[in-house]
Amino acid sequence: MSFLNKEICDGDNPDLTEERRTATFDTDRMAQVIYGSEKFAARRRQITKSISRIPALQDTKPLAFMTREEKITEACRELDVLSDHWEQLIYVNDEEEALHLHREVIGMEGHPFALHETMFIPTLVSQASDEQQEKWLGRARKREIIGCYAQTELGHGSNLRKLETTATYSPSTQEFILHTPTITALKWWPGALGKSSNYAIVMADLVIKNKSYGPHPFIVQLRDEKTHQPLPGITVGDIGPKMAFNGADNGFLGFDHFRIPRGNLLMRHNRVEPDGSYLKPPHAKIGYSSMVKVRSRMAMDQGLFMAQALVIAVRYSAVRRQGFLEDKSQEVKVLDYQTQQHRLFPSIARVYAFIFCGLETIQLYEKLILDVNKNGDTSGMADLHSLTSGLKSVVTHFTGQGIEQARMACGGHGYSMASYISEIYGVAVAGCTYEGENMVMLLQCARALVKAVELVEEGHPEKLSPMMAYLTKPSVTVDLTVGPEAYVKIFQLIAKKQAFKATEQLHKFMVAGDSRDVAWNKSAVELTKASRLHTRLYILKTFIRRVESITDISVKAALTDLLNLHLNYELLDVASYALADGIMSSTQMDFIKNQLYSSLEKIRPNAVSLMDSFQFSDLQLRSVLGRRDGHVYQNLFEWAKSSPLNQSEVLPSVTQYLKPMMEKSKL
Ligand SMILES: CCCCCCCCC/C=C/C(=O)SCCNC(=O)CCNC(=O)[C@H](O)C(C)(C)COP(=O)(O)OP(=O)(O)OC[C@H]1O[C@@H](n2cnc3c(N)ncnc32)[C@H](O)[C@@H]1OP(=O)(O)O
Ligand SMILES: Cc1cc2nc3c(=O)[nH]c(=O)nc-3n(C[C@H](O)[C@H](O)[C@H](O)COP(=O)(O)OP(=O)(O)OC[C@H]3O[C@@H](n4cnc5c(N)ncnc54)[C@H](O)[C@@H]3O)c2cc1C
Repeated sequence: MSFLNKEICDGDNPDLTEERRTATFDTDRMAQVIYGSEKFAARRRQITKSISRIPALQDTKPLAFMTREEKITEACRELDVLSDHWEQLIYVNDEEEALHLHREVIGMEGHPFALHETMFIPTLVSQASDEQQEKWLGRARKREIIGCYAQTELGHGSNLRKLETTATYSPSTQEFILHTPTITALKWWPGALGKSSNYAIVMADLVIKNKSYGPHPFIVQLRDEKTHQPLPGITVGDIGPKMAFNGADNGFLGFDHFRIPRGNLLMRHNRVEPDGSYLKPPHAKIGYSSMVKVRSRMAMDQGLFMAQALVIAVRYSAVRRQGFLEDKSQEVKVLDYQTQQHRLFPSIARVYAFIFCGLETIQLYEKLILDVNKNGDTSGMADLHSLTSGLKSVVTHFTGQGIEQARMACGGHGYSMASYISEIYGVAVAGCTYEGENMVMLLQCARALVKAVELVEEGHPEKLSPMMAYLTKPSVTVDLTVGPEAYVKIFQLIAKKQAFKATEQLHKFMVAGDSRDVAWNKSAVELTKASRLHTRLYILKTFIRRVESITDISVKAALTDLLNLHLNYELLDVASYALADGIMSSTQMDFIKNQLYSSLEKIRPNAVSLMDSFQFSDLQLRSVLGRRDGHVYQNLFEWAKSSPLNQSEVLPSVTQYLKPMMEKSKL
């Protein structure tokens, strides 16, 4: 059976059209699986169509040819046009639709509302009391004010307990005095802080009567609402250009005894009374919830970043012809090479796997916030923290690798900004650092793992959360031909062994006299390995669960091929653990390799449509190489001709320097 991909156009590159015609599933149906529902997938398409009809929402020129200032101005122009069409384009308070709108119209290089939507509003939702929400949330949602999230300092990002910005309570005036005591206490990095925001959530050490209560969130007005000038006592600015993400004005911020009212401490979960008495929150880390929110989104966001790079690389690989196989009369599509498939298809599988995890963790966070806000139930916090800590680290790492492979898969043209892959890479790998440096977060995940192993060792397996239950599974001999469950069993054994080994090592150092912290550091590499395996097991299981739940037969069949590739690729990737521990034999390894190669062949006819299913518009992709029409050579030539360097035949640099230099050399 073949499905006509609905958007096949007569004028498209015939090589791509051929790929689209041979797909074995309907890309609209696949989009429903990717985006979690038929309704949202359809809304996305509708929004994309509406955007295409508004000329003012198209880029005025390629972002690659813009300076940083031009990028920021362009993003603001587009935001302004968007605000005129907001209600016509999306349902007003729908976060997913708003994200899609921004991703498509403004793209990934950052914009003044990026942190407003991802952290400022979510912090008000999770941390502000009803009264405080009344005061600020409505204004924020209507975009009367622009906010950001100012936590990281020049001297500290990971170790929040050592943040130096202080918020000292003054009972006589009922104010907090915000102060930056040293240069290292300057807030540094917050997105949209430098030039755009006029408000910020500031994380500062709450000090009452000389006692420190640790980091707490405050809402702080930074700039005059009319003039946008910084308020007296505030030093604020942009931190300069970055590896990518240069449409964002990441900033610095300092306070000189800057006073804010008592009511600006966000008080849903804790309070400071007028006399300075402190009511503590129901969970010590509840003030960290905005980070958990972003981490819970990262599997989805990173999956979409990698998907963009793969759409570009797979489409290009289907039109790029180089070299021969059997038929010497026509060069082959490079996508037909096994090495090209092996470079790209495992990442396609990971994209789907990450997105399925993201759909789950986004929901888990929403449930957690409801539980906490409505019922004061914080019991889900620890599990979600350890899960999202591991997930953000594993997903960002593999996304970076996958995007870089996608770039190389495009040969020379991948290195050109025309492919846009370098920008996607630069933006995606920021995720290895932001919302918790990956090693630091893997070690957070390891804390939960070690605790779970200790429970098993102490004879209390019944206390394990469902995610940790595999730590009690006995060793078994597994027949891999049985299917996905067999792979899960092997993976469980590998992950379990590593968690026990790392814990054993930790205990060994402690028994030898090291403090837990020192022993922890001596075992840290082994602990991070355990966290990665634990997280990859979760990803694998989520992928299986999701594929099992699909009802459309042809979509399910295509995803089953992808799942099989994922299972074999993942197991092969961790085979050294399995071989070392005798969990797998070399015969089983050979079986896995053969399965992997045959999965590549099965996926080959669907590769383009598996990526088309993400339904990224050309506007969102911003890639000359990856455009839907596949006319790469014409498109590249037009793009190069439009380069600012080509607007005159002889550059001033030539007249001013090279010509005189050459003339001098003649003398
Ligand atoms: C256009 C494109 C758009 C894209 C838009 C992209 C926007 C990007 C914006 C980026 C924004 C940012 O980066 S904002 C800044 C982000 N910063 C970070 O993520 C900082 C990372 N650091 C931290 O989170 C913390 O410091 C951490 C490492 C967890 C350590 O904290 P502490 O020292 O306070 O805690 P510890 O002593 O280690 O742990 C004590 C216990 O608390 C638990 N614990 C710690 N955090 C917890 C939490 N959140 N929820 C529950 N429990 C938690 C631990 O598991 C321990 O449990 P037990 O083991 O049971 O004791
Ligand atoms: C693009 C981008 C956007 C950002 N946006 C924001 C924002 O909007 N708001 C905001 O507040 N911040 C923001 N940040 C800051 C970001 O959250 C921090 O940079 C991040 O949390 C890492 O902290 P750090 O820079 O202090 O790294 P460090 O902790 O100094 O890391 C340096 C090295 O030390 C290692 N290390 C540190 N601690 C440990 C440990 N305990 N055990 C083992 N190894 C350790 C790390 O693994 C790493 O290799 C942003 C950063 C970037 C890059």
